[in-house]
Amino acid sequence: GALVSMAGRLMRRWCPSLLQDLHFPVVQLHMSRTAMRASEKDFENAVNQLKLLKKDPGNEVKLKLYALYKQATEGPCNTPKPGMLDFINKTKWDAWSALGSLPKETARQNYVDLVSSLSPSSESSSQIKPAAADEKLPESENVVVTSEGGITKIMLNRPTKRNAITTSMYKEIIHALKVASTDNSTITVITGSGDYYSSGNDLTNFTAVPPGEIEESAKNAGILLRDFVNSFIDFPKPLIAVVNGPAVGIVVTILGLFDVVYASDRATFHTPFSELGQSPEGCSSYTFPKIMGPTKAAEMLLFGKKLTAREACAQGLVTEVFPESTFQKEVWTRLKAYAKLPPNSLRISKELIRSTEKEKLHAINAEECTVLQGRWLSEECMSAILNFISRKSKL
Ligand SMILES: CCCCCCCCCCC/C=C/C(=O)SCCNC(=O)CCNC(=O)[C@H](O)C(C)(C)COP(=O)(O)OP(=O)(O)OC[C@H]1O[C@@H](n2cnc3c(N)ncnc32)[C@H](O)[C@@H]1OP(=O)(O)O
Repeated sequence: GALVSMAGRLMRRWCPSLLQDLHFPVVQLHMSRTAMRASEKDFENAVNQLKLLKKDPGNEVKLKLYALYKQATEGPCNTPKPGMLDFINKTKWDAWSALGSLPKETARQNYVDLVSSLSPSSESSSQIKPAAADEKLPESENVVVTSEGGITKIMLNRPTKRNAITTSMYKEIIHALKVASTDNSTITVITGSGDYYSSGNDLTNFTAVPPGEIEESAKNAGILLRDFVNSFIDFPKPLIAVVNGPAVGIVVTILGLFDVVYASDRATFHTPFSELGQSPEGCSSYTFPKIMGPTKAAEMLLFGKKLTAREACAQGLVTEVFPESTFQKEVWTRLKAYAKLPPNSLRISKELIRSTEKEKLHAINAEECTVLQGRWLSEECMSAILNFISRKSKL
C-alpha cells in the first residue's frame, strides 16, 4: 500500500513527461459561476495571471495548482480513484485527495498565494539553472556515430544516466546500423561514453506510457524491440562490442549477436530480468545456453547473477579482457589493424558463420518479444518497476 501511495511522487522524479497533460496553462481553468464567492475576483485574477507566466513553473507546482483549483472550485475530492497503472490521473487524484476537507475559501487563498509567488518579478529574479549535461543535448546526440579509418563507431552517449537506452535511442541505433551496413567502413563498433557501457533499457520508458494506452504502447514497444534485435541479427559486417564498463539488460543479451566482445576488467554483465518481472530478450534465451551451457545461462537469465568481465570471458560471452589502464589503447590499436583487412572477405566469412542461424534467431526474437509484451502488462512487472524506483528514491 505504501509502495503504491508513493508511486505518484516517484513517477514525478523518474518521469518528467508524466505530467505533460498538466503543462501550464493546461490546468483546467474554466471557472463555474457557482464556485465564485468572496475572494472570487482575486481567484479569477490569479487564474488569468497564471496564463501570462513566461516560465513553466514545473510539474510539482502545476500539480499543486491543479489540486488547489479543484478543491477551490469543486471541494474535497469526490471522484473514484484511478487505477494503479493510470499514472497521470492517479497522480492528479492523489494531489487533490491529499487536500482532504480543506475549505474552498482556504484552497482559493492558497491558490492565489501560490500564483503570486510565481509572479513576473520573482520569475525574473530567479536564476536559470543550467541543464544537466545530457539534457542539453538534442536526442540525436545520445547516440553519436562517427566513421574513420574503416571503423564506424556507434557510441551510447548519455553518461549521466549510465547510457540507459530511451525509445528514441533504440530507433537511432537501428538507423545507425542500417547506415553502417552499407557505408564505406569495414567493421562497426558499439561502445559507451563515460564509466558505463550501458544500464540497459531506460526504465522511464515504462512510466512515460500515457494512461489508457498501455496495451498499445506495449505492442509498439514489442515491435520496436523486435526491429532493434533484428538489426543486430542481420548486420552484415563484423560487429564488435567495446565494453568499457558495467553492462545491464538488453546490452548484455544482444552480445550473443556480436562477432567479437572486448571488455575492460572493470566491466560487469548483469541481466536482472526476474527482479524486474520480465523475461530474456536479444535472442539470449537461445544464444546464452549455446555459448555458456544451460546451467550457467540459467544463473544469469533466471537468477540475475552478475558476471565479472573475467567470468564472462571464461564462459565465452566475452572474447578478451583488458586492464582498464590500457583498455582503450590496446583495443583501438587492434581494431584499427582489423579494419585494414579486405572488407568483402570479412563480409563473406561472417555470412558463412552466421547464415545457418539467422532464420532461427528471427523466430526466437519474435517469440521473446511476444512473451515480453505480455510481461510488460503484468502486475509482476509493474510492481517490480515500482519496487526498483522506490528503492532508488531512498524514501
Ligand atoms: C509499456 C511498456 C514500454 C516498455 C518499453 C521497453 C522497450 C524495450 C525494452 C527492452 C528490454 C530491456 C530490458 C532491460 O534492459 S532490463 C535492465 C534495465 N536496467 C536496469 O534495471 C538498471 C537500472 N539501474 C541501476 O540498477 C543502477 O542505476 C545502476 C547499477 C545501473 C547504476 O547505479 P549507480 O549507483 O552507479 O547510479 P544511479 O543509480 O545513481 O544512476 C545514475 C543516474 O542514471 C539513472 N539511471 C541508471 N540506470 C537507468 C535506467 N536503466 N533507466 C533510467 N535511468 C537510469 C538513474 O536514475 C540516475 O539518474 P538521476 O541522477 O537522475 O537520479
